[in-house]
Amino acid sequence: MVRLSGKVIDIEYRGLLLNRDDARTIGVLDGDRVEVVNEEKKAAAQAFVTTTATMLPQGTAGVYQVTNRKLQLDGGEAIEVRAVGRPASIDFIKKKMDGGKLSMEETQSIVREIVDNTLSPGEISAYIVGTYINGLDMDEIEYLTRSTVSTGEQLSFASHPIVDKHSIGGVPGNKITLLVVPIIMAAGLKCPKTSSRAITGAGGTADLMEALAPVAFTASELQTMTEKAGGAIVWGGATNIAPADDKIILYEYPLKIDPHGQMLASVMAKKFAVGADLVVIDIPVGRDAKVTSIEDGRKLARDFMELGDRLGMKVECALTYGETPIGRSLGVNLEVAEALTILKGGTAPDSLIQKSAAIAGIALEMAGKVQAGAGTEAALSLLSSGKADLMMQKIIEIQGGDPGVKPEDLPPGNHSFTVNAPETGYVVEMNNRALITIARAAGAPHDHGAGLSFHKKQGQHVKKGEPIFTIYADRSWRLQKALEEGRRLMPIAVEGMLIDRVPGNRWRSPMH
Ligand SMILES: O=P(O)(O)OC[C@H]1O[C@H](OP(=O)(O)O)[C@H](O)[C@@H]1O
Ligand SMILES: Nc1ccnc(=O)[nH]1
Repeated sequence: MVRLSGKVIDIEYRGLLLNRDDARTIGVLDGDRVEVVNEEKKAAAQAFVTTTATMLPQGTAGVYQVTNRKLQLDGGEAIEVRAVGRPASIDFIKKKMDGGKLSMEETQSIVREIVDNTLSPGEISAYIVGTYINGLDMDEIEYLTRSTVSTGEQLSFASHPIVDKHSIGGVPGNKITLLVVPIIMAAGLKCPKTSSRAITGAGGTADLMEALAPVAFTASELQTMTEKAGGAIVWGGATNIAPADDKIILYEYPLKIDPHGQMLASVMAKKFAVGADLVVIDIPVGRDAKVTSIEDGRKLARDFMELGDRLGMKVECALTYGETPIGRSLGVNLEVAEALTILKGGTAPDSLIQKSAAIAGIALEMAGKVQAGAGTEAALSLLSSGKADLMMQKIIEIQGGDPGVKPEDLPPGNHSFTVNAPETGYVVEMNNRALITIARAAGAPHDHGAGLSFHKKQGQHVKKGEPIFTIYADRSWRLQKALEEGRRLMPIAVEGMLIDRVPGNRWRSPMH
């Protein structure tokens, strides 16, 4: 153990910054692991070694904010630092990379070491890629789900049922949670919804909800809000419910991957931890979606139901149309404005209303609020009567936003470019992945004004020169980037009905 003076570095990062001479005394190189002790508080951390002694003189160690949450230093206290060996879970990660089956204990060790920041970003990525390449069987998925739950906090409600929904994602513009949760609540059911930020897309539900109200709450705040208002829509990453999940998603996002077993555990751990009894899962199926065939969708649905059985939750799945974006927009403000327009009874695209009502309807039927087969109609009437809108206002208010917010308060970015049809014909293809890439290039989900708005959708007729879609951005250089991606990817194809014109002999007037 080497005693050093702890200096708090006000940067939201994890690790311990060491002077080169102290690192030598402790016996660590840049990137090695250390244990840091402040009286009875301990943290595992990665050591970073600096040679700039003026910034960090010998005898002082810099503690980044994430690590300091465990140590709770004010600055200047004496800390003890010692080198520690390689974490146990690296061998288990290697086992998964080699195609082995992980036990409950091995999975628990990996998850625990992800949560307490023992594993480095590279090691977490290796684990995710190992599960991406070699898969997880149902036992391993159950272990991962249980480990994700047990390393976080859980809610416990006095009254039941607790109803929840989740989409596996993978289809752009899928803002249905902003409609489904208020509909479920309007039927008198409790729904403590936690969502992730974007994983493979350009805006997850947590990103969207953040345009309306804060989304970072603790588990007990989520419980209280649900008891008072009937529900809430919060970011799972801030709740300490399933904390491993958000740390894993962080490394999936840049790779745009969501491995099958990770996805099941990510979704179901959050449902289990909030105490859900009844769960509806939306599985979009489409060429560019996470699930590409109905058959694979059915298999995934069976996996969700089996995992639900093992955990004691009743799960129903809906295979939904995932070939084209849902509704007419993509990106934070555009999507939120679209959802609010529907809640407030404005005209809106059918696909979004129908999908939201169908998913909410399944929840109402499962909870016995309506008879089997009557769910969609009941959901539609809770929407058109304005009852769902009142519930959305309640959610926004209890989370600290302005319940009087209107769609116009969520404008798209100031920089825009409209793409017109090069030919007269039908919109024959919308490439979801390309649309997401363009929206991300425009700044979504970070820039709330960034995104795409569709004037035409697949199957519709468009005349040459008519607008097909508009790209919006908050910054002009972002718009340029999005346009470059647009030119490269050509995300929407328009084709005339004419496949080929076969010229005959030239007609000559008999007069000549
Ligand atoms: O970025 P991709 O992978 O498309 O999807 C991620 C989104 O899907 C789920 O939606 P919800 O919370 O059920 O609305 C997640 O929570 C997240 O918001
Ligand atoms: N992997 C995931 C997919 C969709 N939603 C989640 O929360 N997690």
